[in-house]
Amino acid sequence: MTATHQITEPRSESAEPLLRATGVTMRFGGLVAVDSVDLDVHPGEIVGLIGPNGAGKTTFFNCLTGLYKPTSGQVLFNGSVLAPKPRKVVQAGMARTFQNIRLFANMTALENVMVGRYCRTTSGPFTSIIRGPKFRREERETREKSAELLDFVGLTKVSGNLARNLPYGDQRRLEIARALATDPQLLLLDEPTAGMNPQETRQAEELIFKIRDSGLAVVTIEHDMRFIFTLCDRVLCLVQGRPLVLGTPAEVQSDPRVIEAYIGTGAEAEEALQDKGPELVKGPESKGGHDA
Ligand SMILES: Nc1ncnc2c1ncn2[C@@H]1O[C@H](COP(=O)(O)OP(=O)(O)OP(=O)(O)O)[C@@H](O)[C@H]1O
Repeated sequence: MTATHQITEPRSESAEPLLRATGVTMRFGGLVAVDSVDLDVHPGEIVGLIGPNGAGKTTFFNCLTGLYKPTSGQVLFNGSVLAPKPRKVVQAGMARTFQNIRLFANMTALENVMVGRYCRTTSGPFTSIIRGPKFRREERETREKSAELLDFVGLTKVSGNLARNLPYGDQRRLEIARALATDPQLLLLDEPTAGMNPQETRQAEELIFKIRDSGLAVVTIEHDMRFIFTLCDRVLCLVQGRPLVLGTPAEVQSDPRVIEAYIGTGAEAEEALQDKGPELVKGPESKGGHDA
């Protein structure tokens, strides 16, 4: 990893955000899972979403991606409110991965990516059944584009392997390739390194930087603080559904409220601090230093 990953183009504060969430609130009966959360995401930016278990991160993601219609508040993507239908959201340019891997287990890696691409093809059922020239051309282009994406995420060698036989880290990368196949402007990743070993996590960082460098914006939920503070331009910390801090990694990781939200105060916190605190407080040793 080179330090170039840390250099992002200076962004004009007046530039329109790609995504604007305003006052997003989601209630489940009496429970307020997300409470008045604002977030702007600009093109080419990596934004991290952190918070203790149950803080509302996934629910907020689901509001952003149209899986849930917020009880109140608004989500604008490219200045428009999107219909709360996953297909419409994907076609508008937003793609996501899930906390629990959702691949087609009995399809090959290549076929999984091709499925993602079909939201950009136009052949109808009739053309597909008769396999007319338009269908054959789209099928060839879909296959080529999907192979390129497998190469981009480093999975060319396992292109013909069934998804269920891939190692865990490869399955996560395959999910990202499938999301990229939809040609998104914004990629949302829900715990992309969950279950990965340290080497796979470093590879995931590299991949996300590469995705950002290709012009996409990325929003990622993650519990691995080193990953978040290495990767992100800005970080939003939620606690009990409410926004606690939004700032640069340096601001967030040194904010006493964030430390308290994760490990509390008092004697128990002192003990926990010995265990996982240093990582939270210090973050990565250096922002460019994850090339091990
Ligand atoms: N569909 C649902 N119906 C009712 N309650 C829900 C639903 N989804 C989430 N919740 C509740 O909303 C709160 C926020 O959950 P959410 O999964 O968004 O948190 P999270 O920050 O993503 O947690 P984790 O880090 O553990 O994944 C929790 O109290 C959860 O039990």
